[in-house]
Amino acid sequence: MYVNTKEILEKASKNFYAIPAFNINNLEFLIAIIEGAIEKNAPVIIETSEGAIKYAGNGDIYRGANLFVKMVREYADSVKIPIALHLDHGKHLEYIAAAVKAGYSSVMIDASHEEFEKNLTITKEVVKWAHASGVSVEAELGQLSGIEDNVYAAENVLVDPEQAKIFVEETGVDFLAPAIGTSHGAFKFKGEAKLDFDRLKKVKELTNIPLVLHGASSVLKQFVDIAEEFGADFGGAKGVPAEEIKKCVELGINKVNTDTDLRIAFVAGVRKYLKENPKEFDPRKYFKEGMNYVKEVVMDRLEFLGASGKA
Ligand SMILES: O=C(CO)COP(=O)(O)O
Ligand SMILES: O=C[C@H](O)COP(=O)(O)O
Ligand SMILES: [Zn+2]
Ligand SMILES: [Zn+2]
Repeated sequence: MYVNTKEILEKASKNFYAIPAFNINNLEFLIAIIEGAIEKNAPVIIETSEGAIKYAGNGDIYRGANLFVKMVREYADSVKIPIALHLDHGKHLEYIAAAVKAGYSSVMIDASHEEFEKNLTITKEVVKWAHASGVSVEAELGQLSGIEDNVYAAENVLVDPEQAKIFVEETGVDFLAPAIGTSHGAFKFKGEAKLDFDRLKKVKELTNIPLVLHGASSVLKQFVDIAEEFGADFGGAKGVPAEEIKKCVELGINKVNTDTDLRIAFVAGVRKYLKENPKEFDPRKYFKEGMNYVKEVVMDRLEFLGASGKA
């Protein structure tokens, strides 16, 4: 069932669980994610970045956005579980327009790199015309890049809860990504994971809408080890442990963005298969091994986020 993201996230918010949003760039990841979600009888959000849309359309973003809608709807229309398609980190209006026009369930306007007032103005505008097409909207406050250089984010790039309240009231945004100390990619923390739970709690109390955790991959040891055994070098990779994510869910996170964990699992499977089968060159065989690992990650997340059985 193809659904509006807002609808499934509001249900998650009321019932204190989170729905994972998995990034895809191709058909293989989509199949693995949907198979995992069906097996767990769970709602799931598929998301594509601007880069994914450009890649899928081989440069033509309207084609890319249309292809993703068609692929996802082909599955969604024929299965029972709720499936939403979301534009991740929309930073350019032409991508947001392409996604809305193609029929995405929701879009993210990420103007978090702008000053607060400008972020608010841009977000408000996007909300107005996305809502006119029945598409729900995510925005971001604070910046996620804080830990990218292995430096803990300075106070001012994490979300300000009072600003979040004003932002949500004035923009009418449907769900919000507050920066609380995570970052994208495989190298999130130098030492232990350090998230600002108090800040998250305040944002939820003051906004009372579904909240989104970006940069939420755990960088799972079992797949890093397999990938490295078969030639990868992910030295120093570190993610957010499942226990920390669960604490975030208790405090009001309802959408958990995951890309890196799927990428690592996939490449581990492909590397392993190719190394063990040096004569093989059929992509269906080596992709399948990656897809099996992706499905494992998907099912594990659906379970510990509490989405399992919530279809
Ligand atoms: O936030 C993300 C996509 O928006 C993905 O985060 P990870 O890099 O931690 O998987
Ligand atoms: O938030 C970023 C996602 O992991 C997507 O990354 P990407 O721009 O490389 O597709
Ligand atoms: Zn951002
Ligand atoms: Zn993100």
